[in-house]
Amino acid sequence: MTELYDAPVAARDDNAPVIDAQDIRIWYGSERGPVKAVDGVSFSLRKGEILGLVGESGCGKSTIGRGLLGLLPPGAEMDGALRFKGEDLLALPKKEMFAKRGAELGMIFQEPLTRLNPLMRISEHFEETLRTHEKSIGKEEIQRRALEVLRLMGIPPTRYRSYPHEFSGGMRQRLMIALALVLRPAFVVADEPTTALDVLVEAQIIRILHSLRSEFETSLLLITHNLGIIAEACDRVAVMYAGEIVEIGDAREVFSDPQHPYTRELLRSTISLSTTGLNFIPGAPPDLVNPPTGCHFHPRCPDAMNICATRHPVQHAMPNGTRVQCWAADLAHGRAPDLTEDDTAPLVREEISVADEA
Ligand SMILES: Nc1ncnc2c1ncn2[C@@H]1O[C@H](COP(=O)(O)OP(=O)(O)OP(=O)(O)O)[C@@H](O)[C@H]1O
Ligand code: NI
Repeated sequence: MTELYDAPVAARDDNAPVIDAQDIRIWYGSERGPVKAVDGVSFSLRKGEILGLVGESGCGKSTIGRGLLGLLPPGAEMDGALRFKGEDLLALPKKEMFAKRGAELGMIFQEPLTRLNPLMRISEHFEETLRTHEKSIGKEEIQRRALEVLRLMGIPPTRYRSYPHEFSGGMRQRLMIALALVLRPAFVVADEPTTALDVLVEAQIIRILHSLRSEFETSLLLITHNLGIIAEACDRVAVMYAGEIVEIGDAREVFSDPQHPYTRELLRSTISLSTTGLNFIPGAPPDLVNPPTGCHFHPRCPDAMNICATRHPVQHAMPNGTRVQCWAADLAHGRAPDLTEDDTAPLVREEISVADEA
């Protein structure tokens, strides 16, 4: 019975996923031992699909985004299975991964890594970018494609022959995005585009994301703290906590009927704080060198049971189609038939709360 619910989404789908990540683990070396920044994450993305990735600071969002594109810093290690259009990216030699990254895999960074050359006109930047990957492309075609992405980013065509210094900071950032998109990558990771694009209003970003999908059929992993943008722009959403995806599914379902207590806390904290951040859930995320036993969230969870402190929950499909890694959700939906009465008794915590001490 469980097999039916747990069949991977891709297996039920006619069109194969563009990106298929299975059991991805990424860790950084540190003096205290490996920092398990991503600990067994799986998801897939179909053509034109937008998956939002949310979670508190330090939960591993940027690490997964960089890992998918082969852009981890030295000292980071990664394993698992990562397929791009069916091809195993982790098995590719570094050089081929690099070529693929430029043409088919794109990243929109918090801080752009590439710099604009002050001596080159905008038009020349587009020529250089396009010719690196499409050697025989003509000047007219370059201009046509450049103007198309410039329009998408709200930059007037009259600026095509300008120099970078003639642009404002915000415009330069949009230009960087236009340069990334002109190659029409099949898969793009956008890491906090809102902070980089603070000059753009939310509605404008959402419009850009939608045209990305409709004009280029780009699949997008969108990392942001802004749940408003996720709700407006994403098909699906994945909620990350301490290196794991604790809930993933249709964005409307996750927002209207969250199953994981962490998702509920996240939504609640965001509603009360609006746009100022997500760090107001009581307690702090765990140390990723020594994460808590059982469920990583149990020390902060309002619904924690005894089992949560000892046994790690497994991701299960819920009746609304979302996938959730939580004993309480399992119990509520008959996904954990073998739990005893002691397992499901509310967890008695040892810590004394601040209020008690005072
Ligand atoms: N180069 C590195 N070396 C060692 N540890 C790192 C490195 N980069 C990130 N980490 C650690 O890995 C964990 C995940 O970091 P990551 O940047 O992926 O989180 P994030 O969810 O993107 O956070 P934010 O929302 O603040 O951007 C954190 O504990 C962080 O301290
Ligand atoms: Ni990040």
